[in-house]
Amino acid sequence: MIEFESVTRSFGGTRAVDEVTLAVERGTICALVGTSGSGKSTLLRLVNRLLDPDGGRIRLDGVDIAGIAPVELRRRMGYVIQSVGLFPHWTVERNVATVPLLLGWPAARIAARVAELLDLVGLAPDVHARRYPDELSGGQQQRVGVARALAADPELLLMDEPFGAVDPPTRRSLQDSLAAIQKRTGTTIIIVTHDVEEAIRLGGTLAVLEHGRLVQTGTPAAVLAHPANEQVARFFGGPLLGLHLLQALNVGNRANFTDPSQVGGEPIDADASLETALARMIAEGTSRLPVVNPANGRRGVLELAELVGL
Ligand SMILES: Nc1ncnc2c1ncn2[C@@H]1O[C@H](COP(=O)(O)OP(=O)(O)OP(=O)(O)O)[C@@H](O)[C@H]1O
Repeated sequence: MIEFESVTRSFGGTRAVDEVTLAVERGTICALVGTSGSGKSTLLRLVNRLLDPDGGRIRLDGVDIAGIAPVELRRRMGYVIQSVGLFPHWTVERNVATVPLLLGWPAARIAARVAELLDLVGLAPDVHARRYPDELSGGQQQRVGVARALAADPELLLMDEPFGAVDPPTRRSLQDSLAAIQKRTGTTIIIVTHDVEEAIRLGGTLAVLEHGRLVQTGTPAAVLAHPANEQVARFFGGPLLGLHLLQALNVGNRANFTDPSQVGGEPIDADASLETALARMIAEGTSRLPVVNPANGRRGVLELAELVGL
């Protein structure tokens, strides 16, 4: 678990991070969101001691990180940034192996880990391992960046706008890969983003910053349903906030699993978003969809009236 306790960091006279108190539970994803300049990146850099706070404390599993050497701390944490930062003269496999090599892992263990990770992020090892970064697309480089950050099984993965530079479909595919990896590995992730959809898709918890202050935390559904103030509402879409709320809620939240009536068509997963369900209703010209819960096979029905919360 990572705990921020009244953490403050100023640059000149400006408080970039102002008395932030926040706990990120082990095995969860926390998305730091807020407008440009609200202090997201600064807060993230305080975690791996690229910066130190002027006030307050950050604890990793109860231990104040001020007492942990930055080099040791960074080996325990993956860090992914928008510009990726791959070493251009090293192959993909050498890049991914950076931290395991530093930690002195045996060669066979490193080779196995690199192949496993490339697979995990959707890059075929036999095709990509020997390539150099400039022989990859931007999206593939981002995948290598994620694989490298995960290489030594970090306790914590810090991500600063990791997918900012790729096109929207690639970005969604990277988000899906990351969510699947997180589910599998249980890594704790703190991700900085100013992309509302990314925050909703990935963030188990949102932490909303404004002028360095933490103004709201909660699940995407809770924050979108009850934004703390007008700025938060505006950040999450203003008049379009309701549409984003549909992204944050699942079909299973609104479907009726006791309805015995049979509805034809391809069932939608109970864990799909209500937005996906609405898109299907519009495309298919229907106000009812069959639903299946992939976890237990239960079937139900989603009605348009329930979807919009009537
Ligand atoms: N190294 C620095 N020197 C001086 N001021 C800085 C430095 N880093 C950040 N700041 C200032 O601190 C404030 C917060 O910046 P930060 O980069 O943390 O915001 P952010 O929310 O990540 O923004 P963005 O979404 O644009 O990346 C800004 O006013 C910024 O100008």
